[in-house]
Amino acid sequence: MRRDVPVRAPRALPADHPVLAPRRVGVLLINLGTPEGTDYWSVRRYLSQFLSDRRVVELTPLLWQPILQGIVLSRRPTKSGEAYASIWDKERNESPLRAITRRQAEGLAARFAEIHPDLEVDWAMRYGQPSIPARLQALQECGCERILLLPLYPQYSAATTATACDEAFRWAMRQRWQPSLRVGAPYYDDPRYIEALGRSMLASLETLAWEPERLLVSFHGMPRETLDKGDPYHCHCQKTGRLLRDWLDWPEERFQVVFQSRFGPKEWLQPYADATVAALAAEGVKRLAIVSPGFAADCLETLEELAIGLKESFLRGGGSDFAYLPCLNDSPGGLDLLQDLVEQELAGWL
Ligand SMILES: C=CC1=C(C)c2cc3[nH]c(cc4nc(cc5[nH]c(cc1n2)c(C)c5CCC(=O)O)C(CCC(=O)O)=C4C)c(C)c3C=C
Ligand SMILES: [Fe+2]
Ligand SMILES: [Fe+2]
Repeated sequence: MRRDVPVRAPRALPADHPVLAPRRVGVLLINLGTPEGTDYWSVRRYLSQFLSDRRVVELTPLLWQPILQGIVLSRRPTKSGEAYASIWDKERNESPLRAITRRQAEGLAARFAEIHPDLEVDWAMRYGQPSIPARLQALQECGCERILLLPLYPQYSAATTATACDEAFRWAMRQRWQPSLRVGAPYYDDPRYIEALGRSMLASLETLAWEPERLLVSFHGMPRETLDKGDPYHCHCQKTGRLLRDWLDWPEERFQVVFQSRFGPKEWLQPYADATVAALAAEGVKRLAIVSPGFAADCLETLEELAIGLKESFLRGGGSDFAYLPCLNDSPGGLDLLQDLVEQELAGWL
C-alpha cells in the first residue's frame, strides 16, 4: 500500500550553494566504436585502442603489445582502411556504424520527447569517439542522477558488453557524486527482438525475385577458448538462431548458424562463415541469404565482409544469387524494440 508522504515546499538554496540542474534520467546507448577516418593513422589509433583492451585480446601485454604495435599495426590499418573506404559516408565523413548509432539515439529521443520529457538519450562508443566517459559526464552535467547503460549487443560477451560496462564504471570511480547506474540485460532471447528480426527479414526476403535455398545466420566470432572459460556468447548466439528459425518456421536442413570475422591464428567459434559459404557453393547451392542478428547496426563486418566480400566469394564459387539481409538499425521496428527495452529497463525510474 502506498504511504502518504507529506509534501514539503521546496526550500530556497543558500546563495553560495553550487547550482544544481533539474533532476533527469539518462539513457546511454553504447556500441563498439569505429575510426575517425579511413587513413592509416586514424585506423591505427582506433585499432590500437581496441586491440589493447585486455577483454578483447586476453594475452599478457608483455607478450601482446610488441606483436600488436610491431606487426599487427604495421599492416592491418592499411587493409582495414581500404575496407572502411568501401562503405564510408564521404559526405559526412563517418562510418555507417557511427551514423546509424547516432540515428538510433535521435530516433529514441524524438519518441520519448513527449511521453517522458525528463529522459535524456545519448550515445557513445567503447573505442574512439564519442567516448563513454565524455557522454556520461555530459549526462551528469545536465542533471541525470540515474543513468541506464544500454550496450547494443543482444548476445553478451566479455569482449563487448563487459568492456563497455568496465569503461562506464571506471568513469564512475572518479566521481564524488556518482549517478545511480543500471545496465540493460542482453536481449538475445527476448520475443520482441526475435519478432522484430523475423519481420525485418521477411520484408527483405519479399523484395527478392528468388527464394533462398539456404539461410545463414552469421554472428561475429570469438576465440573458441572464451567458450571454455565460461563466456555465454556462443550459447546466446545459438539460442537466437534457434528462436529465429522457429519464428520463421524455416526448415532445419536449410538453415545454419555460422561465425564470421575471425582474427588471429587461434581457433575461433565454428563453423566459420567463409568456409561454410565456400562449401555450399561447391556443393551446388545457388541461392543464399545471410543475416547477422548480433549487430544492432550495420557496420564494416556486415556491409563489407558479408554484403561485399562473402557475396563475391559465393558468386566466384558458382552461386548465382546472394542476399544480405540488413540489421534492424533505426528502422521503425528497430526503434520499437529499443524503445521497449529502454522502457522495460527503466521500470520504477520514470
Ligand atoms: C557484435 C559483437 C562483436 C564481438 C563479439 C566482437 C569480438 C571481437 N572483435 C575482434 C576484432 C575486430 N573486430 C572489428 C570490428 C568490429 N567488431 C564488432 C563487433 C564485435 N566484435 C563490430 C560492430 C565491428 C565493426 C566496427 C565498425 O567500425 O564498423 C575489428 C576492426 C576491423 C578490422 O580491422 O577487421 C577487429 C580487429 C576481436 C579480436 C574480438 C573478440 C575477441
Ligand atoms: Fe569485432
Ligand atoms: Fe572483419
